[in-house]
Amino acid sequence: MESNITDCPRSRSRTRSSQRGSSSTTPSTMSPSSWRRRCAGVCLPEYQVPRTSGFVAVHPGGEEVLREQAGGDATESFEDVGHSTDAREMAKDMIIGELHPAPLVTTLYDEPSWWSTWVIPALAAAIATLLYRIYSQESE
Ligand code: HEM
Repeated sequence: MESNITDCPRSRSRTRSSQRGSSSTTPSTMSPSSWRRRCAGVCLPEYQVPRTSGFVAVHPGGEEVLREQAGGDATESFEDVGHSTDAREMAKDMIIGELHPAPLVTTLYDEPSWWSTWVIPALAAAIATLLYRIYSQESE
């Protein structure tokens, strides 16, 4: 699943410098690959991205499992482990932004229907012929 990650803390400085003079706090949007290079993070249910840096060293399940998930969607792994309610509460406090699924792109092939291809032009031609005949009979 291709996604965009908003509100990465390390990307904020870049956003602000590009909006010099503006007080806007609009989060920047980054591709997953650039986010992966800049931030250490784990995505949790509902596409939330907690700040794990600092926590990774003290994670009871070990540092490695978190590093492996950094920058990706760790929802499944998080659920598979069966984390306690306490762990879920802890994760909520680490949220720094949201991971949005990329908009679905749907390509619709607009196949011309049988009606618009044949029936409508045929009816139009028949009506035109009829009107022409009526008109030419009247003028004789
Ligand atoms: C910010 C996200 C996370 C938080 C706050 C967190 C927190 C915790 C906590 C508090 C525990 C102790 C057991 C419990 O209370 O459930 C734990 C255990 C564990 N966690 Fe995480 N965790 C996070 C993400 C992950 C992820 C993404 C994985 C897997 C890839 C993972 C794998 C484990 C494992 C294997 C254990 C050990 C379970 C056991 O020994 O029974 N954790 N975690």
